[in-house]
Amino acid sequence: MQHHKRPPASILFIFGGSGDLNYRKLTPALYNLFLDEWMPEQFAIVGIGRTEYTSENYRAHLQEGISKFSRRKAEANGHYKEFFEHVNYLQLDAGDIESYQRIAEYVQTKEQEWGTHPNVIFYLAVAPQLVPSIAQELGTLNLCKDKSTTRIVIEKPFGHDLASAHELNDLLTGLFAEEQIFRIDHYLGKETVQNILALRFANALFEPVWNRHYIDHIQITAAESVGLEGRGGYYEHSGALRDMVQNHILQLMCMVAMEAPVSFDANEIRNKKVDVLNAIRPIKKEDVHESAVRGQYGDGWMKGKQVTGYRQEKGVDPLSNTETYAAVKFYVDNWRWQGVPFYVRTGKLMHQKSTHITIQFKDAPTFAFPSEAAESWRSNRLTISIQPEMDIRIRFQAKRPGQTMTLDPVNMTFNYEGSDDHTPEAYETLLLDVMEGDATLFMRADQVEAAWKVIMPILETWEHRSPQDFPNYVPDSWGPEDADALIARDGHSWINLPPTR
Ligand SMILES: NC(=O)C1=CN([C@@H]2O[C@H](COP(=O)(O)OP(=O)(O)OC[C@H]3O[C@@H](n4cnc5c(N)ncnc54)[C@H](OP(=O)(O)O)[C@@H]3O)[C@@H](O)[C@H]2O)C=CC1
Ligand SMILES: O=C1O[C@H](COP(=O)(O)O)[C@@H](O)[C@H](O)[C@H]1O
Repeated sequence: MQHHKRPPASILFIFGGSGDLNYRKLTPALYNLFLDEWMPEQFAIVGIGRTEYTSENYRAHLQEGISKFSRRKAEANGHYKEFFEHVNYLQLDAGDIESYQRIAEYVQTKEQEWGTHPNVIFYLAVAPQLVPSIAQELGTLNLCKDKSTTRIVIEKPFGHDLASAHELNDLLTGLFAEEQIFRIDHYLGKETVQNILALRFANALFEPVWNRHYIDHIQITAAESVGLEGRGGYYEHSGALRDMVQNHILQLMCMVAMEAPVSFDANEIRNKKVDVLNAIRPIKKEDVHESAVRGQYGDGWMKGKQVTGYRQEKGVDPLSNTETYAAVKFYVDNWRWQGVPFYVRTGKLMHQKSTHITIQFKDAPTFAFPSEAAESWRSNRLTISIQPEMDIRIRFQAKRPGQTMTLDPVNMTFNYEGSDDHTPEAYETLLLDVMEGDATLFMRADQVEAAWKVIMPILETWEHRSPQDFPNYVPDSWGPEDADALIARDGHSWINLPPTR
């Protein structure tokens, strides 16, 4: 039974319809939206690529992707046929200017068939070098002049550095209005990431202590246990800082550090986030070695399986200077956060997949208990686990039952109810938002550029430093020793979360 308002009639053109992202993420997400009755009453999905497919072959290919990657894959259901009636394939070379007319014709046909002017969404799931020319051609189509119904979705990476991101923004904003441009950062679509806003701004409990007076430091970890997964060609020109810190991690940091929005209007939220990025203290190039650590994994063993080193991966230079691990210490120079370090880290082939944020509170001002009562009284800690655990834990001291005053740290945990099967995937949320025209969870032009600005000094320093010590960490570890030293210099250590399940 449907209890919600569906988006208006929509056509989604997916450039890269024959590619990996569509196969693994986009179509499974659209299918789940369809099962949950979130797809519009009238919709069409058109995959675009050069590969030759009949409609049947194309649908069979995507059905295989759903059965492998949809959160609903275990469900026996009879809805494939209904769903795939809405799915078609347009064999088209994006470099062929004439072929764009076929897109306009397709829209006209649907308009007549449905008796309404639909949303027209262009999802660019293609390599970044194709984005400018496709955007250019789409921008000249008459139908893109309709700002309220035509949208363009740009996948990451958004630029390679500040200059190229700026150039891309210039091109896009010259062709489309800002409200038509949806720059994806899929972390913003994750349920647990959105919950950071709920935790902070729907409760009065945390705000009084959410500042430099009570918080000692903050840690953000996005550790991956996977390696390159066949994406060596891309990753070799990216590295951990571009791939994870510039976008996902800085966005998490914004959500933790931003001021309270006065409304949930897309621009209000994005204004508050960009304020954080603009307040991050610039790291001088000569200080990069004190604030940032990079790593690259060598060969070794991962959970009992032998794995090759990064430099032996397909598409990677045997003397590669690309980092597969990055840790950075940031400061946010504003009244709320002055003096509070934000330690962030990410890496491939780490010991455990774990994305979490830890707010470490300051010690109680004085300890009235006998000194033997507790091993350590630095206990108050709030942990927001993004994945694979999806919970919020508050750690505090409690008395151990018995005749002596002995204190132990205990956790109070909120766990998302139910199994992962019921939690929408990030791409489901984001695709639905695009159909609804809600850009809150998407990156605005100035946000992307502000984030690049933050990491440019580190990128430029690392690019010019020879990787003499690479590889410097083994698979199945927590990264290079220098990263431990980075945080130990301030008297702290990285917090690795034991799984709760
Ligand atoms: N895969 C993933 O998990 C993720 C991907 N991304 C981003 O998504 C984008 C796509 O990645 P991915 O799907 O992995 O890449 P793939 O290489 O798998 O797909 C590329 C797609 O581009 C199409 N294409 C290439 N040239 C042309 C052309 N001249 N005309 C029309 N279509 C063309 C290809 O179709 P054909 O060969 O049939 O022409 C194919 O469908 C990239 O920007 C990537 O960084 C972001 C996050 C995760
Ligand atoms: O954007 C990217 O994200 C993935 C990690 O995403 P997650 O949802 O699995 O946490 C990362 O593996 C990839 O290298 C990067 O491009």
